[in-house]
Amino acid sequence: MSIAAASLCGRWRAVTQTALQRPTMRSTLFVCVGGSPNRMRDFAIFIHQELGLDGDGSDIADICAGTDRYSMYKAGPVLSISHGMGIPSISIMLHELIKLLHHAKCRDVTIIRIGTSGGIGIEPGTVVITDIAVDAFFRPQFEQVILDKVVIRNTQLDQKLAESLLRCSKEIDDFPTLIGHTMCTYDFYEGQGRLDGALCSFSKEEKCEYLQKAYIARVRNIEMESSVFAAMCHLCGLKAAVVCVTLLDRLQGDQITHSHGVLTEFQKRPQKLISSFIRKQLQMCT
Ligand SMILES: O=P(O)(O)O[C@@H]1C[C@H](O)[C@@H](CO)O1
Ligand SMILES: O=c1cc[nH]c(=O)[nH]1
Repeated sequence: MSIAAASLCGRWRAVTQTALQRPTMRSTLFVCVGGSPNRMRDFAIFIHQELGLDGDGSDIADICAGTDRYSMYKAGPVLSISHGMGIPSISIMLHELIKLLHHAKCRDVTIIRIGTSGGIGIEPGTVVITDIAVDAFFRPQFEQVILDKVVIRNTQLDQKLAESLLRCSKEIDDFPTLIGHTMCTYDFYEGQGRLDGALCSFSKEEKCEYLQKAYIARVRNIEMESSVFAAMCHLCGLKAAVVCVTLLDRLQGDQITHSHGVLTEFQKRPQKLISSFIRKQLQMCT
């Protein structure tokens, strides 16, 4: 176990077990992860309020304050954790988290990535629930290099969970949501076919052809963590989902042009859906 994980373990076990022992709740644990520490803090406060926990949640503490690599907050049976950007960053956090879940003897854990993404051929603001993560060649797999070998891992997400989330989304007004493939890339610019990075080695026509091919391969959004997230959760037997809002339609352009207010509302959509889902699971819905 790494030093970061070891130093967290005792404290984490204490807080988690307290949550699990709450008589009003089932012994279910929800772990929600997303890129930005601020967004995951906001989510922790939001879910604290949605679950009707004591106080307004604004004094919530970062359990991982000892390191600035990621933040972790706990609201009742929900852990809210940031993972930074990209596959290497989320993969380190997941290794440490999964060890913590194991040592804390957690059972019935549902883990959901709530993030942002670029859409393909769908209205910005649409929430995409991933059925399977694909790589930049549209292959449903994650390649993990181990020693000098490439190990291919399955990137299937939990189908029943995806369908439950879709059903839940239908109960929220004006909430465009669909299930589709998510393409996971190693880069935001050239890796996602953007023409507006510091480097660009292809034409607008080549970019459009690539994104059209992705659409035909049933890719509906692009982000940077889903493949390793799906692969690790699948191997460790964790029920997992990826729920990302689309900030733009990549068939229309590369730049995110909506106002700050609109983007803030978009980013709240996965949080709103997951809050409604968690409340339902805890049988708190009226
Ligand atoms: O969870 P977030 O919204 O941070 O995820 C996406 C994918 C990349 O990490 C990042 C790129 O802007 O946003
Ligand atoms: O286009 C986008 C938007 C958010 N995140 C991505 O990875 N790509």
